[in-house]
Amino acid sequence: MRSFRLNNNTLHPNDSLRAYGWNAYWDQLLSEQQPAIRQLKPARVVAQFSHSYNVMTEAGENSASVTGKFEFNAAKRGDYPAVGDWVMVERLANESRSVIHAVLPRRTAMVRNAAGNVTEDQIIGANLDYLFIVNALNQDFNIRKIERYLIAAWESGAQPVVLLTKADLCERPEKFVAEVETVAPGVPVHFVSALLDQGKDELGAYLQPGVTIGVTGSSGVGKSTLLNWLADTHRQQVQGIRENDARGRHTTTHRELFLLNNGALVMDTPGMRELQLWEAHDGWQQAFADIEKLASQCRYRDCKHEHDQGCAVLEAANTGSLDPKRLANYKKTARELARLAIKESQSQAKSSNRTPRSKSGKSQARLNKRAYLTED
Ligand SMILES: Nc1nc2c(ncn2[C@@H]2O[C@H](COP(=O)(O)OP(=O)(O)OP(=O)(O)O)[C@@H](O)[C@H]2O)c(=O)[nH]1
Ligand SMILES: [Zn+2]
Repeated sequence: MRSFRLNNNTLHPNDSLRAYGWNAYWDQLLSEQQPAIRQLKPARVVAQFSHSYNVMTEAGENSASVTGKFEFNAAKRGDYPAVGDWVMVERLANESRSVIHAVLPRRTAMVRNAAGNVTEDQIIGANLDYLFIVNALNQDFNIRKIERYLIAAWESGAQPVVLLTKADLCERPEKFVAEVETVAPGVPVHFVSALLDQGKDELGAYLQPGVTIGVTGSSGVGKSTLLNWLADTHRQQVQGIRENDARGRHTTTHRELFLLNNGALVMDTPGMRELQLWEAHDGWQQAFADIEKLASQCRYRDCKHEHDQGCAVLEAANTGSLDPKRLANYKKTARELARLAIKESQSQAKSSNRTPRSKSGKSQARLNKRAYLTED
């Protein structure tokens, strides 16, 4: 097993960035940037505080803040760097400090927003490869909640993976896995028990060097326990290093990216709890791909799936091949999306004279679609 240390001096310059997920994709993306950007150094945001960041540079971890120009140009909160972002920095000579000039276009992004308020976009996690959707195998098990998280996951661009935790509290976890599989087309589902140290091997496929994983789920499902279990002792080491840090940076952190000793990167998202609302039409279609497929067979193109006349969706629900509860959640989330679209267009009309400056970059199209999340 490969092992990485956070100690600034032990990593070869580029190893440091590669350990944090830099790869050919980012080489290519960087080569497409303006010369003024290309002359800067790439770094990854590993922690976010109220007014500053920690970034991993090719020469180790630095504290960092954005330039005045960056601040001037940032039209909305989502324009600011977030944990997981690749940023372009200038390293200050003889200091472990960097100045952030730009954020490289995000490959994927989990976005939270105060509904209908574009300027309050908040990136919960950037450039996640996988999103672990965690649900517990006890009385908290809730398939409708998993469906909702899946919408946000698909919308973010990260590949969702459902993790059913606390398998030790459940007689037949396989039964629940099968149940989740029926509502999660194209999504791997696994059960684990941190208590009994079971199921870690199966996660090895995701926990690969340089791969970034976000962990989400309701309070109490076992996210922290899961992270500590996956981290083995390494996370303790990280905390040990932080404890000795004179700047006391362990006190105010919001979110952090941790490097596990197998080389994978995991993102602690303590603030992200419940999925409330979102504007995530693509994600919604993907999460309910089975129903969308049925709907394409309804007699009327604009079928609302309320009346039996030639409705393939209702027929599936009536014959038992589609769970009526899943259909209900499909409709409920569709109504929420519609309501939000109205709210959104109202708020856009109101603030049309302060429309955000648009930036170039592929990620912008994705970021214009928002998944809405709210804290507990
Ligand atoms: N039986 C059992 N209990 C577990 C397991 N994993 C976590 N728990 C328990 O579940 C409770 C919640 O675990 P946490 O890891 O704090 O859950 P969380 O999702 O991080 O909760 P928040 O910090 O509130 O978001 C704790 O009492 C854990 O001991 C497990 O595999 N089996
Ligand atoms: Zn129909």
